[in-house]
Amino acid sequence: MTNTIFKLDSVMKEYKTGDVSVMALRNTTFEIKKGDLVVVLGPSGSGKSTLLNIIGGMDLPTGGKVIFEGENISSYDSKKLALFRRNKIGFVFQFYNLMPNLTARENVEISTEISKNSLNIDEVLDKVGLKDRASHFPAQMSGGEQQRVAIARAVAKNPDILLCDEPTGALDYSTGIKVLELLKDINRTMGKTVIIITHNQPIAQIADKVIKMRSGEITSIYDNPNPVDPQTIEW
Ligand SMILES: Nc1ncnc2c1ncn2[C@@H]1O[C@H](COP(=O)(O)OP(=O)(O)OP(=O)(O)O)[C@@H](O)[C@H]1O
Repeated sequence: MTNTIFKLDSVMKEYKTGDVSVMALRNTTFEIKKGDLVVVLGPSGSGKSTLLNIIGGMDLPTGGKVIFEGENISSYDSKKLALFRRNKIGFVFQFYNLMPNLTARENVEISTEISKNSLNIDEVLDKVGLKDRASHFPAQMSGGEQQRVAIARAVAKNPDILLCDEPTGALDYSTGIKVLELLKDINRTMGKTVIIITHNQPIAQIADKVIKMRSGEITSIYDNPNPVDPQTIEW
């Protein structure tokens, strides 16, 4: 019995546009343990979004294997990949990507409707501290509140993994810290595996595992024996 949730084995991604080829990921190999909070750290252009798209089942690698709970998702057809995205992954994006014409509650509700194992919407809104804002539209909320709605939307469908792309990138420092605290709380209390992709180095201090990337390659992977409370980090 293994507690590995993701295993990437020599994953490659080559983009070809006409005669031009870009190797966005080379020989990417690592494992992620169930329940870990992982930070993938790298500068712009290092391949973070490419990696996120591949882990999240939005794109396929051009080489290597992506094993999720023992199954090679890189051999899935588009229908199986869609089910994988729906049921296994909750996405959190830098700019929230909420539906502007839906309230906070409705934004969460639509994600629960497409998954088979969803949680109670009001309990999740309560968990992210937005019980009183359920009937507000995105334009009536601050950036931090909108990101909480986005996190609630990702959590409510009860995925195994929360995949977060620069979740604090559009927020001021103290709001960003609060969002990290919420992600850490969801990781610790709900047992969700959380993967945060960022260029913001201090965020690595909150992780159980850090994966550093540069120019499409992993430059280091290490376990952090003493992950800190987001309150204590500064940038
Ligand atoms: N669809 C695509 N077609 C061609 N090249 C691409 C494509 N997507 C990404 N690339 C290239 O692959 C490399 C890695 O890009 P990627 O977006 O994964 O990096 P990143 O670390 O997420 O950067 P950023 O933080 O700026 O978003 C870059 O050189 C980029 O130009």
